[in-house]
Amino acid sequence: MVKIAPSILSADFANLAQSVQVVEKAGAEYLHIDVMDGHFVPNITIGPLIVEALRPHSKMFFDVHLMIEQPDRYIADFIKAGADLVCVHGETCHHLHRVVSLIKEKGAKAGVALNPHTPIQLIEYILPMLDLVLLMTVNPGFGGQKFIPEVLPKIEAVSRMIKERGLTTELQVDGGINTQTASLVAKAGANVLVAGSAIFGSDDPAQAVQEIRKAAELSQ
Ligand SMILES: O=C(CO)[C@H](O)[C@H](O)COP(=O)(O)O
Ligand SMILES: [Co+2]
Repeated sequence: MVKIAPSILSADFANLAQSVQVVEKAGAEYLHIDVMDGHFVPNITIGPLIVEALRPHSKMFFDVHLMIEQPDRYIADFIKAGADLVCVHGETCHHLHRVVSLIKEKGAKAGVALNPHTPIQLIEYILPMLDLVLLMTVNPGFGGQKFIPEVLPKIEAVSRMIKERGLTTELQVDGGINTQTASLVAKAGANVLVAGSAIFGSDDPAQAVQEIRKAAELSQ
């Protein structure tokens, strides 16, 4: 079963609650919230206040993707604001085990994201602690970028690692996902597909959610 996670990065920020309700009604399971700090990535986006403001408007699973330095400083705030899952970048944590433990202690599910070039060995020994691994299929920082196909064998490798160990860890991909690339990543083993511009940049975001799901499921 594939889960669809629309990224609000490409939504209408002046009408966020309405945009979220459209994709929720269309059956999207996760709401992907991209947090950028202007340090780890060049862009600046949203903070816990927006998560808190959106929370009463949706029952979706809030998946918060932290593209920030020193994420441990903000984990509690995002969870208090309504994050169901907090995903930190492995590249930003000197003490990844400690940061993942903190997310769980504060009551949320924990994910680790890896940039396209980052070796999967970074998560090898903490994999059993993780609820989700996020493999970036673009270099983080902006929506609307082109999918990096070199990540496909990496998706296969992490999927294999999860299966061989009998784990239930979800495997998420993020960046450049549309109906074409959805088939490729689902075939490689991804089960949570983030899509921003392909959904919110489309004339019919609800239909885009359904089409991406269909493309992914047909390829499995
Ligand atoms: O984390 C991200 C960028 O760093 C976004 O989630 C991602 O880029 C989604 O946008 P699109 O589907 O348009 O590529
Ligand atoms: Co993201």
